[in-house]
Amino acid sequence: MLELVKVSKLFNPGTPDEKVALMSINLKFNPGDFVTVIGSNGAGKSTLMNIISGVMNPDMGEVLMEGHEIQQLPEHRRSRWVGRVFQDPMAGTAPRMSIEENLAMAYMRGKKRGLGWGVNAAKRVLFREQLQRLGIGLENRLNAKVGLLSGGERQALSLLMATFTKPQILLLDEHTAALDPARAELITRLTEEIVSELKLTTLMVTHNMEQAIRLGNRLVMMDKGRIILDIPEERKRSLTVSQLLGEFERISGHQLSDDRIVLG
Ligand SMILES: Nc1ncnc2c1ncn2[C@@H]1O[C@H](COP(=O)(O)OP(=O)(O)OP(=O)(O)O)[C@@H](O)[C@H]1O
Repeated sequence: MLELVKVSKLFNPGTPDEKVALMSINLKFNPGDFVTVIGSNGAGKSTLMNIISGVMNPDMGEVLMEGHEIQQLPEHRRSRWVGRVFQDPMAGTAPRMSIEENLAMAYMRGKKRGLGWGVNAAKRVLFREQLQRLGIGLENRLNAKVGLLSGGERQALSLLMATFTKPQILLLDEHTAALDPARAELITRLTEEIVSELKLTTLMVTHNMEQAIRLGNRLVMMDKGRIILDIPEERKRSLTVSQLLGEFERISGHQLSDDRIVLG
């Protein structure tokens, strides 16, 4: 399982622009944990995801996967363990390639090259089956270019691609924030279904307080590069949005300043 031990990240050290993004973060996942993350602007939420996925390395501390240090491994060497869906529906898929070519790429993630990138009949059956589960008709559009899909369709495809090879950790980076309410709800529902069916360990950053409470079994609050509260399932279940904001204020000493906050 994934564990972060005393992870710190500083940007522009020793300059007037010095920024503490993460300050000695400890975070241990239990198998199947679905952790939602909220925090002020600049709290370090994206940096946390970037460090887990290998987009950047920490200055100090360890990222452990099944007890092995992986903090120095580049992003492509972690892709077998880490699935990620971004806020931007344009990220995470190759727009000029077809749905089936995108899925073939996701299917090969972490596997040795030379096993065949092509789409054969057997793979096509598998892709169709998987797409069917999304319930939005993409299984009939295998040859459609992904760039032509709507934002919601692309996010559904990104979600499927990110989870195709059952990653050890699924990172959801405000993945419904750019969608209209109906599509955001669809992607949220698909997320819950896929995560629970595959029993994925998941970390989701969200600006939607109601969603942060409703989804998952743990809620982590971040402020100024630190985890200030880690709320377990039993407490989270009975929490209201105003209690959550009150807790944040009590611990941090200031209001949650999030310019994209959605209360629910
Ligand atoms: N590449 C970078 N270079 C310099 N500073 C950075 C860089 N990336 C992040 N920071 C700074 O590190 C801190 C943490 O940023 P981060 O993006 O992780 O926060 P966040 O919680 O995701 O914020 P938001 O909710 O506003 O997206 C901020 O002060 C930010 O300005």
